Amino acid sequence: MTTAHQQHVLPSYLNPDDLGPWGVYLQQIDRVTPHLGSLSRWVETLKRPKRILTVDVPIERDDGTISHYEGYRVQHNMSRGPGKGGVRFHQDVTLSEVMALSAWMTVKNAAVNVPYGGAKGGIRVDPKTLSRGELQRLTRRYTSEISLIIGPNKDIPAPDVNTNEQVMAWMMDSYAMIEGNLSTGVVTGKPISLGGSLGRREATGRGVFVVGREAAAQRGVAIEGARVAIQGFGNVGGVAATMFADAGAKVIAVQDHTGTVVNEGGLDIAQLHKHVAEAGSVTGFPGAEAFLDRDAFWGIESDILIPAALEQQITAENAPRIRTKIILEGANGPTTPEADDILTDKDVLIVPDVLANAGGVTVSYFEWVQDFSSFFWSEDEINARLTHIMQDAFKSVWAVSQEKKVTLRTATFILACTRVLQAREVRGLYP
Ligand SMILES: NC(=O)C1=CN([C@@H]2O[C@H](COP(=O)(O)OP(=O)(O)OC[C@H]3O[C@@H](n4cnc5c(N)ncnc54)[C@H](O)[C@@H]3O)[C@@H](O)[C@H]2O)C=CC1
Ligand SMILES: O=C(O)CCC(=O)C(=O)O
Repeated sequence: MTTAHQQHVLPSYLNPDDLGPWGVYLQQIDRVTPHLGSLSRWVETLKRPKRILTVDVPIERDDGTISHYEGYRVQHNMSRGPGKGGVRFHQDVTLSEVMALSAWMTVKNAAVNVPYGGAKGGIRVDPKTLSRGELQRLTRRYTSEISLIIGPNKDIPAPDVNTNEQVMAWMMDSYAMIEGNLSTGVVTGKPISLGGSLGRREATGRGVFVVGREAAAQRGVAIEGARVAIQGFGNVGGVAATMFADAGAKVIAVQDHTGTVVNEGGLDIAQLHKHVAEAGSVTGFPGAEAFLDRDAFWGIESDILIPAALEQQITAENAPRIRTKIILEGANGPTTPEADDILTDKDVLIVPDVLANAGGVTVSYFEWVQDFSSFFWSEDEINARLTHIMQDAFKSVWAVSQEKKVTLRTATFILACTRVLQAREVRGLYP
């Protein structure tokens, strides 16, 4: 059930009894509002996306039939700069999900102080059911439909679940055909040969590792020998696994969409990457001592747990079984508000998505800056700048959480929403 207040702010296209991820975001905003002082009179602006575009994406299939898919681009808030956020291709994508993801981008971009608003896009499609040609046609048609509102100074898409450098290259090319110029700055996460940035592919996982090191220091957990469990072994989870293993941690469990592999002595992450590249999933990895079903993953004891797959994975049902000291949210929205409370009561330190996974958009910002200046930095420069920004953001959030005696999630929202609403206020309502 929604509160009277939620009903008042609820857009008519949402079901008040099943708000999905957008409902989670609204609860997070309600928690931060009492901490916003006089800026709270602007908070409604964060409860309504600035712009929502729903598009029909028809493609011709290889067999000559026509299929239609539903696509979205949501621009949540652009008070601090152009919209920025990834594009997701997944069969469970909904408008509520894309709205929430766009709002989390607003908070994330402000938390690491990159000059962007928040946006996100998606298509409700299982890309595994499409051939490469079909995927290209889908991407190009979607880009053409959303070209009304994207652009290097308007809104800049990037990769998210099931989209990658190749998809970004097709998006850039489709936009360039419409505009009649190269327009490298219209998307980030591009191939290096097309104005992409060194270090972008690894950036989100690297950022998870950097804030993980800071959180571990606060909690007195040594990374060397720490027991790490990871859900998701894609761009974010796979890179985080490598970085923790390289730093001497033991990655004892990895789960993907097919199942969980466990080795109490530490999985050989380089070998696991090879296996996944060949077999398509972690299942059947010869270096595992045990294979568990999906749910048993949450009962594995660890020092650091990294959800790096999808939203709403840590719930009121499995949170009581979770035995860990630190959770690093590599995924967006992996923890429900109820689970958040249960884990906080158990003294688990949760580094929230809007801080922990901000490394990706930070290096996307570097890519955009490099594209505009046509001057490219070395990987060492990029990694050093990324580390600096992530460490600074963690320290600022930590200070707010200590001062206000709130969780790191609420502290990140306080810091970020203050920046967004200050910008909103000084711009005025009728810019
Ligand atoms: N790629 C990026 O730069 C960023 C991604 N994120 C977030 O990180 C999360 C993961 O994104 P990527 O790694 O890019 O996606 P990806 O598509 O590269 O990998 C997703 C991984 O999750 C696994 N997975 C999917 N469904 C699952 C399920 N039901 N149970 C267990 N595992 C499952 C897949 O098998 C795969 O290993 C998403 O929430 C995304 O929004 C956040 C910031 C930036
Ligand atoms: O790199 C970007 O612009 C956006 C990444 C993203 O979608 C995210 O942080 O969730």
